[in-house]
Amino acid sequence: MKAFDVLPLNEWFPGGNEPLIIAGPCSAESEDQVMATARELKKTGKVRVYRAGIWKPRTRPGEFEGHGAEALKWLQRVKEETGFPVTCEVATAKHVEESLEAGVDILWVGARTTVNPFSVQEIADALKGVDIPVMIKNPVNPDLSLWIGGIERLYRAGINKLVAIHRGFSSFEKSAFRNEPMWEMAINLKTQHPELPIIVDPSHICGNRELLPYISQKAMDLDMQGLMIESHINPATAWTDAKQQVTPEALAQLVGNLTLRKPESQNVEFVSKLEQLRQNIDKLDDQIIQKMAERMQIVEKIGEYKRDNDVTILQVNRWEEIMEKRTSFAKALNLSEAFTHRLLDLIHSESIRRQTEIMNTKPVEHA
Ligand SMILES: O=C(O)C(=O)C[C@]1(C(=O)O)C=C[C@@H](O)C=C1
Repeated sequence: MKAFDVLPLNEWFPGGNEPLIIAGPCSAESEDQVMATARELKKTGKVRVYRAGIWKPRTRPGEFEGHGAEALKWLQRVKEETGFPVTCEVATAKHVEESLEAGVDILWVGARTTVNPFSVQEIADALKGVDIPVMIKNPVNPDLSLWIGGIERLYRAGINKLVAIHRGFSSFEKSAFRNEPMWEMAINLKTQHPELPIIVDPSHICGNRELLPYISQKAMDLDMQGLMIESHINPATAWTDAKQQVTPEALAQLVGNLTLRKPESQNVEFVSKLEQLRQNIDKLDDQIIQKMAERMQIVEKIGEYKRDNDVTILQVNRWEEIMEKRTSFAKALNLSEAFTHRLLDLIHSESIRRQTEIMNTKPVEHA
């Protein structure tokens, strides 16, 4: 995939290798709340950008939908008094226009907007010829192409200071998280577009304060470039997302407790040891692939027998037996049940796919 010619984060937002920490309330509720939160966050010395929701996309109508343009004045005051660059979410061309007029420094596109190419295009069109950094959250559904498509729309409008925000994905399954982290999505984006900075939004992944440190550390361990965390002067009284906001003090503690790691080390001993271990992995991976190919050859042979004898592909009893035996063997070797199940499921799907192909080809006629 073609790389985006974006500016590295460090070039437009100097800060060494420190993670970019963006914090502030979910919603701008009042001038006092916005200012008090900003002053406390400033005192911590841990935050580099101040955020606040001005227009709030709510699931049901009739709930607090943000103060709109009026609250932009409060952000201006935050800038003047604290020196923080400020950022807010925009969902329409009008939001963009009003934010630019108010001197908002960085814009972000929310998850519910990224799902809709019409909306992202409207924002991109409103930004043509404007030199401003834009951050774009992943769409609510786990669709990497849609996320990249949104980034591309902004990029084509001439925005070259772009940041992707990983905020997790909606899921039917009940879990400890408000939005499933599905880290593989961010990892795939990073792999396809290493030039694009990615930051993580632990507040929306977690939906509660308790899990924030875990997700924030994980983001650092996965080499993400920053965090956007909701912080409120008095979270218990927050009008929106009260459970996931933290006080400025708690935010400072969370950031202070992060272990920062670097993607590489120049230490000679480390490098040679790593090289040795990677050679072992290379050997084992080759063996795994070879064994997998051997297994599939047998599966194909079985497929031919089944076709010639009109026997179904799916053999539930046999498959159950395999699952049970392999899982307990794997467990004894310290492999997790979840991993073993996923691996076996993948193998089974491939077996079925191959046998389906064989079933649909005629046997070679023997004279
Ligand atoms: O044992 C079979 O009948 C096979 O076709 C092999 C296999 C497998 O991959 O192990 C594939 C499909 C069946 O559902 C069960 C097992």
